[in-house]
Amino acid sequence: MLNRFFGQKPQEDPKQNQPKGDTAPAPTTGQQPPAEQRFSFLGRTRQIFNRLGNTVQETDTITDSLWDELEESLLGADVGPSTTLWLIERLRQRVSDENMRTGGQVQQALREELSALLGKSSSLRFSKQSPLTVILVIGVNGSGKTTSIAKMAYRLKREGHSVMLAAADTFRAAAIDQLQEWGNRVEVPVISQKPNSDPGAVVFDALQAAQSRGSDVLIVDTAGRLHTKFNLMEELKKINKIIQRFVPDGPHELLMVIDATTGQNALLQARKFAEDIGLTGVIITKMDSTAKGGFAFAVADDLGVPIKFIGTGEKVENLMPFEPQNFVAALFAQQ
Ligand SMILES: Nc1nc2c(ncn2[C@@H]2O[C@H](COP(=O)(O)OP(=O)(O)OP(=O)(O)O)[C@@H](O)[C@H]2O)c(=O)[nH]1
Repeated sequence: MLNRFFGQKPQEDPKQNQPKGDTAPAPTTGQQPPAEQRFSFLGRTRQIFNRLGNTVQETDTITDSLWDELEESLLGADVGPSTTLWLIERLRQRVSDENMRTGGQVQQALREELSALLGKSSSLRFSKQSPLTVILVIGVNGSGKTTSIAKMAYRLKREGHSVMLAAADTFRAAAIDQLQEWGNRVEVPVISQKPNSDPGAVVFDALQAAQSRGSDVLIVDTAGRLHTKFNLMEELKKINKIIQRFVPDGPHELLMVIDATTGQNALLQARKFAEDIGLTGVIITKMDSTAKGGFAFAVADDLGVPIKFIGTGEKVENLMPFEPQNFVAALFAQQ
């Protein structure tokens, strides 16, 4: 059977295919607190973008020193060297093509380009054919993978889904215990076996359990040992095959959890994976504990897959669906 996740390239290059300003408005629910409050976790990153926005806005003439300052700020916020250089080139081109004269125009163009880089908001994909949706999650130890799985389960449950977790990261006993603990906390069943058991067998059990109990979302915690890429790939292939025996159009998501505080190094490793296993999305964690929230731009640019969620704290409710347009607006909003 055709394996949907292997041999695929990451999605299209966002720079090529997402024209400026082409970002869908983020879904809103009427009950959401105001943006300043919802994005207050951005604190230190916001300070950098605020300062940058003011500097650009107040500039009378567009000089080299403005570009230098822009570069320095974007690098300081961890937008990353290649995305930063691309952005500056793009802005310089637009300044010339569109005859921009003022800092205000450059600031507006910067915001448009940043939004375009992030693409449209992208929510979780659910199966259209099967009653069960299967989400695989990978990520290195310490990235916040387990916490993010629990946060997703909590969120989905609140939205009315019946969720189950599978502890298929069987490499470390602590990982299984930790998922079990989180499962108890968010009141979601966790299917697990002994440490070092076959992850495929855990997934098999979980699929059976999910179907017999009528769950509609199964989140699978898979290993994230990036240094053993071959093993992880083989493991994912095997898990994929098992899933497709139960749910032919699954798995529906393959998400990688990336820690924002680890920055550009993590991105290098993630890129290799994105190319080889065809990620469908990313969760960026610990956006609240870094001044480097600009990392989101590097992730979207480099990996070419949507950012589905961002982690905004350690509590179970601290997971936010990523809203590209609101995110950029919040970065520049005056504090
Ligand atoms: N501030 C903050 N901390 C987070 C966030 N997400 C996870 N953490 C913390 O990061 C630490 C690691 O999270 P885990 O979920 O245990 O990470 P893991 O990837 O499962 O790693 P292992 O436990 O080593 O397998 C924990 O202390 C979490 O509370 C976040 O969005 N913000």
